[in-house]
Amino acid sequence: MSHEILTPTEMGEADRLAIAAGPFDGMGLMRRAGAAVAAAVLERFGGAEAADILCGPGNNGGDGYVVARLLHEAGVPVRVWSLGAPRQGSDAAIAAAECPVTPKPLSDFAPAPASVVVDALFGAGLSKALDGDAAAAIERCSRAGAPVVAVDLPSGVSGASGKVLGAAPRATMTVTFFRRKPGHLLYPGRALCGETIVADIGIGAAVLETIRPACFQNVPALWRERFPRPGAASHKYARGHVGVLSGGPTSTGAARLSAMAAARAGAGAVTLLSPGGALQVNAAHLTSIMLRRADTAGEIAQWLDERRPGALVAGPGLGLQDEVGDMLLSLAGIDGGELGNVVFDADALTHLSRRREEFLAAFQMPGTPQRVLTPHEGEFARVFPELLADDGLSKLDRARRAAALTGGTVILKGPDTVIAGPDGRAAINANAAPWLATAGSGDVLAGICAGLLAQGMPPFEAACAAAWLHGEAGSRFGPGLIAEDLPGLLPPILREISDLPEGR
Ligand SMILES: NC(=O)C1=CN([C@@H]2O[C@H](COP(=O)(O)OP(=O)(O)OC[C@H]3O[C@@H](n4cnc5c(N)ncnc54)[C@H](OP(=O)(O)O)[C@@H]3O)[C@@H](O)[C@H]2O)[C@@H](O)CC1
Ligand SMILES: [K+]
Repeated sequence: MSHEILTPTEMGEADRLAIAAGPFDGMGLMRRAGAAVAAAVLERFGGAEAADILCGPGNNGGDGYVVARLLHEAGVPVRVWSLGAPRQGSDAAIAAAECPVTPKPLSDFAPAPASVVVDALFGAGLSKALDGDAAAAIERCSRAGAPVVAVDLPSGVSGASGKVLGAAPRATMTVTFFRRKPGHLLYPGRALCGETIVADIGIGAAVLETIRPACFQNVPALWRERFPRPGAASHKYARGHVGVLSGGPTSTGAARLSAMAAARAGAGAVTLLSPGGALQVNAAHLTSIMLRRADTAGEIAQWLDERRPGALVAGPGLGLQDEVGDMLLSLAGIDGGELGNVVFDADALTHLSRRREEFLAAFQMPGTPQRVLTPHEGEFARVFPELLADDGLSKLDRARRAAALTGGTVILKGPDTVIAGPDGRAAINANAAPWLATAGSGDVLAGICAGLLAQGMPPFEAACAAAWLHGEAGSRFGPGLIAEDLPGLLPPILREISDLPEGR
C-alpha cells in the first residue's frame, strides 16, 4: 500500500510534474480520473435507476462531466446539475463540451428515489465555506438519504485538514486520485468520506522524489525496517530495560499497565519504581516485572545511574503534587547517558502544562533524553492552549507545532491519532477502534512506546509503531475490551509484523 499522504498543494505539484513528464496532459489525467469514478459507480451502484451528477465550476466539476458522459455511454439515465459553467479554455470546459447531457441549474436539483448522486462540486480547490445553491443541494441530498459517491473529497471537506467548511455530504464512497490527502484520514472528514478508493490516474510514483512528502498513513511499511528484532545471543538487559514510575498506594494500576505493555512490546527487563507505601500492593500484582523502592527524586536518579535504562514511562497514576512536578523536571533535564528516552504521559502532561516554560527550557538543554509526549485532546488543550485556539491549524499542524516546540515526538491521541516528530515528519493513524477509548488504554500505549524505545527504535518510528500496535490490538479484540486485555493481544501481532510481505 502506498502510504504517502499529499496536501492539496503537493497534489497540485504532483499534477504539474506528471504532466511535464508525460504521457498524459491535464485533460488525459481528468479523463482517467472521471473513468475511475464511473467504474466505481457502475461496480457499486450498478443497480441504481439513474445518476445525478453535481458539477462545480473547477476541475472537480470537470471530472464530473467525464463521469456523466461515461455513465450515459454505459446506458445509465444521467442528469447533470451545474453550479456554473467552467472557465473558458479550461480542461473542465472541454470535459463539459464533450458531455452529451445538457446541464440544468444546481438550484433545481432534487434527488430522485433510487438514484445515485455523484458529488463533483469541489475538491482540492475548495477555497471558502459552502453556501447558497451548493449548500442547499447538499442539504437536500442528506435529507433524501441518497447514496453519494464523492469525487476526490466530499465537497466542503478540506483536503488539508478534514474540517467541514460550511456543509458537506456524507458520502458512501469517495474516489480520490494518486494518494490520500489529510482530509481523508482526519475527522470529521474521514467519517464523511465513507469507503475511500485511491485510483491510479497515470501519475508516476517518481514525482514523489521531487515532492518529498513528510506525512504518511501509519502502516507497518513506515517503520518496519526499524522494528527491533532480538539477536540469538541477546540477554535480558541487551533487549532493553524500561523503568516505570508508580504512583502511591491507591494509584498503582496505571503504572503496572504501562510496565506489562513495555514487557510485551519486547523490552527484556522492566522495573517498576515504587514509593515505599505502594510496594506491597505492587508486589502483590507483579511476577516478571521487577520492583524497586524509590521514594525520592534522588533515589530514582540513583537507580538511573546504576541501570542506565533505555526508556522511562513517567506520568500514569503519578499524582499532581508539586514534588512530583520537581522530580519530572529534573528527569527532563537529566544526562541522556543515564536515561535514553522519557515517555511523558498522563499526570506528567498536567505538570508540563503548569510549568511549561521550565520544562521547555529543560528540553532545550543539550544531551538530555529524547522524549515522547502522548497527550489526548484534553491534555493537549492544557499544555498548548494557543495551538488549540488557532482555528487555522489542523490536527496535523497542531501535533507538528507541539513537536517543534518541545523538540520531541508527539502522539496526539484520538480516533485519528497523529504522530509528529521534531523534524517535521508526521503520520496519521487509521486502524484505531472505538473500543480503545477505555480507562488505562493510554497507559498501555505509553508502555508499548517505551518498550520499543528501550530496544533502540528511534522515537518517531517507535511512536508510530506503538500507535499502530495499540490500534491493531483494540480492533482485533472488539467490544468488551478493557486495558488489561491489550498487552496480551500483542504477541500474534508482533509475529505477523516480522512475517509481513514488503510494502504493507
Ligand atoms: N490535481 C490533479 O492531479 C488532478 C485533479 N483533478 C481534479 O481537479 C480537482 C481540483 O480542481 P480545481 O483546482 O479546479 O479545484 P475545484 O475543487 O474544482 O474548485 C475550484 C473552483 O471552485 C470554486 N470554489 C471553491 N470553493 C468554493 C465554494 N465554497 N463556493 C463556491 N465556489 C467555490 C473556485 O472558485 P475561486 O476559489 O477560484 O473563487 C474555483 O472556481 C481535484 O479535486 C480533482 O477532482 C483531476 O481532474 C485529475 C488530476
Ligand atoms: K467533490
